[in-house]
Amino acid sequence: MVQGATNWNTESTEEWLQQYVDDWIAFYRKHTHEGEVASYIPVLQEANADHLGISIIGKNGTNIRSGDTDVPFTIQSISKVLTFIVACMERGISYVLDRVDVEPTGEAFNSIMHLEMKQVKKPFNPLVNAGAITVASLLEGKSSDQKLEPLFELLEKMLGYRPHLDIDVYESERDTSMRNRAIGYYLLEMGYLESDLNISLEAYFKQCSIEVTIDDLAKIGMILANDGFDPSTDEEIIPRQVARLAKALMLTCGMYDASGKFAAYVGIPAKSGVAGGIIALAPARVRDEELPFIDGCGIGVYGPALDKQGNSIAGIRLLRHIANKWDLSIF
Ligand SMILES: NC(=O)CC[C@H](N)C(=O)O
Repeated sequence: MVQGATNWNTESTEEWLQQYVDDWIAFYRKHTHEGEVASYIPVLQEANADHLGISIIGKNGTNIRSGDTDVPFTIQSISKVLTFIVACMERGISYVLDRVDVEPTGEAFNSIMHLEMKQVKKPFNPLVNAGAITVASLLEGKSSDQKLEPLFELLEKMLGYRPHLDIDVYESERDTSMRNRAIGYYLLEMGYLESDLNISLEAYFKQCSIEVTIDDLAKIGMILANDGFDPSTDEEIIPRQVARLAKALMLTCGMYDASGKFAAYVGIPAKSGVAGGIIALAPARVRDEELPFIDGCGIGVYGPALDKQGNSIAGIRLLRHIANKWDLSIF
């Protein structure tokens, strides 16, 4: 349960929080040995499987960081949340939802089987590969770079700098991604794509190869937790309705075929990527007790050793522990 009746929101308790999080990182780092780094994108195999880091940013700017905090990694599937947001901002929510559904699949993120077996009228959701490639096809622009420019502008607004592409990861995925090409051809056959298949795939591979840090993920999470407003400037960066939809999708589909368990045991919107990143967020809570990050927070986790579903194995356990200790669940 929640630790004591401490006033968590004062400066001195930041030191306690830091101590707790340092201990939890040390404990959960052992669990990295139970997972494996992704190898189907060859360059991702170079990651250090022992790494585990977390960054938590509160609405007032409080930042608790612990573990391997400075290792950059590619955003991978976490980008699917952001391109969905950009597509909704460019085309409108109903245009996008007419073309991609909002239902969890219960299947692996790169499953192709369910598309055919279930005779879907549109891909299940924007957070699995079929939906994300479709969303990439909806982005405005004639080239992959034009399609992704608004994503980079959005990232620059949120992060205060323009992240760059990891070209090695991009080329590694582009040259080996037979399954994503198979999914793409199926989408093309079904008439789901709004622009050229190769350009859509190129945009998808590039969006997955954007390099970020856990601080970046925590910052984006904080803005989503705050319904699209940046609390440091009170500027609306993402329309509230779009931010809400993105969070609903993260909660129901963000952890692939482990999304139900994550919602049940952790209870906060999150999205993982195969490089080992997880973005998570807790909205403001209404309670009488004092709790850490009562006004909400964004969380970035990095731990490249993955479980069978492709989620950071130690990262999930760490998040579950923190969510339970600090009562972050939205339920
Ligand atoms: N789960 C993921 O992060 C998947 C993203 C990866 N680029 C892929 O399409 O296979």
